[in-house]
Amino acid sequence: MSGPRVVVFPSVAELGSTLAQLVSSRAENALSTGESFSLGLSGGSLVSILSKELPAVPSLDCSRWLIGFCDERLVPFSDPESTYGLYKNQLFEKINIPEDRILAIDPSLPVQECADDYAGKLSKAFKKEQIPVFDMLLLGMGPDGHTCSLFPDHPLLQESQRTVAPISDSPKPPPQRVTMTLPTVNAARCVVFVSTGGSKAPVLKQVLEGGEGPELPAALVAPRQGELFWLVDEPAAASLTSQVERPGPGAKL
Ligand SMILES: O=C1O[C@H](COP(=O)(O)O)[C@@H](O)[C@H](O)[C@H]1O
Repeated sequence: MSGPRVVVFPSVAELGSTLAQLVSSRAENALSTGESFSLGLSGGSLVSILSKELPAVPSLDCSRWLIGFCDERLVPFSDPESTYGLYKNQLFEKINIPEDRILAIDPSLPVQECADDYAGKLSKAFKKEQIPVFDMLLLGMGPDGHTCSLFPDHPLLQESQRTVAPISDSPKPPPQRVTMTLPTVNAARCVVFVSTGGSKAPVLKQVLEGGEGPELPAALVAPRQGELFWLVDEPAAASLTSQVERPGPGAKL
């Protein structure tokens, strides 16, 4: 893998529109040679950015998409903290993804069983592969440098065997979650971080340009054979001194 492509947008709306185009173009590529397009979704600020712009892509056909979750909070789907619940209300109903093509956790299970159950769903869906190889993962990053539910200094950063793991001591509420591990994230064909707002500026600089202290979880994302994009807005990019791209309006990545 070469270095990440860091792409800076003047507004969240322009970022969102390019993100939607990128997802749709990678879906077309995957479906031109394969049976499905597998897309892993994260929660947090990504939900509204994607849900606003993806349905606006003309002639979007999601009938052969397979949706998974990079991480999920262990709460009922009706809880406002549920990532699945948010996407169901804001996105899935607008883009007609068949229910049986959405791989979600079962929040009624205890956290360890929930992670095992979700790992089993991924393993069944990606049956030819030892590890799930998603066509595309969309990730966020918290102001502490966490991504998925992989938090700084947490033992889960060392996980090398499991594809999915439970976490019961998430420093960001809710405490119980299920997350893809780094081996699964780094097996993906394309990973796209979306990070917006000035609160992300210091950590974005540390992740992309280095600094003192242990490596942050987001800095450990380096797809072995895939592409890595960082789509950020101007406030998030404010402290960067390394080279970035600033595409013109409507440009495609
Ligand atoms: O808790 C979480 O936070 C991260 C980052 O969210 P953001 O709102 O700062 O973008 C998110 O990617 C992850 O899926 C979520 O569970």
